[in-house]
Amino acid sequence: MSTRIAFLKGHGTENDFVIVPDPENAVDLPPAAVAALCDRRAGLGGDGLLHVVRSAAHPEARDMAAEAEWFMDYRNGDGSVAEMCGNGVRVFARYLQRAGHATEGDLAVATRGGVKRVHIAKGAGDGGSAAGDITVGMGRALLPEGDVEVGVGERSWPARNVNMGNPHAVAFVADLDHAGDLYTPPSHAPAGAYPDGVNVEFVVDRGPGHVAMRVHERGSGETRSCGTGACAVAVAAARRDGADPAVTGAPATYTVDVPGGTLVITERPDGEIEMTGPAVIVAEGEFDSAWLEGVRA
Ligand SMILES: N[C@@H](CCC[C@H](N)C(=O)O)C(=O)O
Repeated sequence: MSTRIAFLKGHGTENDFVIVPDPENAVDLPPAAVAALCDRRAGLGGDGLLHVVRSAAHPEARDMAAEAEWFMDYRNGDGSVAEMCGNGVRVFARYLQRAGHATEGDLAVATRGGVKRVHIAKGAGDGGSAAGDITVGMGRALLPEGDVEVGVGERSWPARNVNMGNPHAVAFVADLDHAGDLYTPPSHAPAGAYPDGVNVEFVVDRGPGHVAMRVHERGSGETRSCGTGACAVAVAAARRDGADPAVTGAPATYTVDVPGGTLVITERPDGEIEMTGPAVIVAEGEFDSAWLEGVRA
């Protein structure tokens, strides 16, 4: 018997997500179903999917349940699983606020990258769909040793390997257009540097503490924003600029323009990184479980 499955659509700086609230983890979402839901022509459309599950009801999150009631079961648009999504966790928090599971202020969210601390700023009062920025404690960046290089067509650039829970290669370029159309993933070298694939950021300077980026995301293609990517870019820029907070003892703040908006990233002397930006719910509806069954078949 077919049933109706609730969904919402939301975005953070135009990194957009299908949101599937499923507190008891009752909706089966194999990779093909996620890819079908994220399909922009035959599905609902999104760079990724946020499966909203109570931590206690998900085998990957049970041990975080005492600290964080809700688990962000994040999937890329192609159905693959990723460790973390920085824009996703803000949109996830916005959904919890709208659904009455959270209020303005502090909140803990379980992710595959561990428990993230979120702060929902006081907004103008639009029912919790878009008001006020959301700040996420993104944890510390890891900077694996070793040179990496990324390439598009005939061009290649040295890149910084930055891990924000998920893998990134950050390349400073002369012109964002040099990254081309990004319809296919940029190449990277050495071949073994990213055994699980990589998100690639192309960065230009806009001014002191101010950069702009484009990104090709593992599992999603070029997107209009990537939160973990913006953090990786801010860390790479701070190291390049001699502004490593662990060395200077002062926080480093970068404004990161993405095609879909602006994120503000601060790295503290203890290495903890905070990201602030908008999160918006734009629609909600239902789809028929029979459609999803057809996709799985
Ligand atoms: N857009 C996200 C990152 C999503 C995961 C990424 N595609 C990966 O596979 O690592 C963000 O905002 O961080």
